[in-house]
Amino acid sequence: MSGGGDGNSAYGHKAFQRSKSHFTDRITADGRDGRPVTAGRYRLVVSRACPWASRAVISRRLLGLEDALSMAIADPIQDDRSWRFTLDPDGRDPVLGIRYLSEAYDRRERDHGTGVSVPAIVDVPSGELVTNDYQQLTLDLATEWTALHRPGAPDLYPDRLRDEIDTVMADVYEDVNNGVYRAGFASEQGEYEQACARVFRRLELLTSRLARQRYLVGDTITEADIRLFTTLVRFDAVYHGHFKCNRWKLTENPVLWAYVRDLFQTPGFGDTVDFDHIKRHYYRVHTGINPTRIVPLGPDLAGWRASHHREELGGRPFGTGTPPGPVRVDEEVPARGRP
Ligand SMILES: N[C@@H](CCC(=O)N[C@@H](CS)C(=O)NCC(=O)O)C(=O)O
Repeated sequence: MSGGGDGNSAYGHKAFQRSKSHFTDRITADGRDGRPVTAGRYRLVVSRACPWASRAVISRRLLGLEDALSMAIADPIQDDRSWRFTLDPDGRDPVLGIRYLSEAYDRRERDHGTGVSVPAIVDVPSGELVTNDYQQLTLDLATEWTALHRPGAPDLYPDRLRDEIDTVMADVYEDVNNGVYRAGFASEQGEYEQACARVFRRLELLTSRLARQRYLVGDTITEADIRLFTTLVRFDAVYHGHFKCNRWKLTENPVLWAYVRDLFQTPGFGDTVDFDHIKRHYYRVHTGINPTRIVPLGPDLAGWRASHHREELGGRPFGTGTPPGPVRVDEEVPARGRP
């Protein structure tokens, strides 16, 4: 259990390799994979600890898909059968009726021979896994689920900006989203140093970009911001210490710290973040890195609510749209996970 999708390479001698998503059926407006977008048919399974799953949690909120696509939240601590629903009554997901996410994988394909990972979408009537393709999943929520978006939902992947968004996201993925894992799971000094240097080189380039503009691409929130946010929000809490990405803390970089606070305070971002799940997952699950499984008390979260002044750069978070409404009561992050 690596939390990185590939337990063996995480602790072995080979460089960290992220495993490819195995199930890649797409849920589309025209149903070309036999999976048409339908309200109430699918269930999104996430862990609030996981940065890849958190992208989907944020997109679903921003797009107002909560009623159309229900959500199951797994326990942040996997056991040897992986993600489990121990936060729910009787340890079963109330909609799917299963105790482990692996049961949906098994229903889809016995002996699937792949690691179980979140985010995942499960077809509720059959109980089968549809997709765990975390890269495509959020793009499809933005572009294929439009008929079910709330009025005023933002366009998170606008046609005219896609080339630029894709380029920015590719660099962010390689050096930042996955870069912190490469540093954290390195088993040789040189491999760690190279990965860590790349993380900070890219963060410095992003700093220059974000010193001039409020958002990564264009003047509104896009998929690119969601993907950078999910790594940055974990940075000081886990990547700085646990993954040894410690050249500086995010709070020591005025531009990135203000950028991430701006997003955190935007409805749909910070209200999905559970620092308790994040910290307990990383520090307790990765026993190769943290054998005592002690979860640190810090960092102090008080600063997340401080003013950021990023509105002075212009930009409109939702373009011509509007922010999402309040979080559903049954999906509120418990107080112990919030700043
Ligand atoms: N599906 C992707 C990305 C998603 C991913 O890595 N999710 C992590 C959690 S952050 C996961 O579920 N890992 C499997 C595990 O820890 O058991 C992969 O396998 O690389």
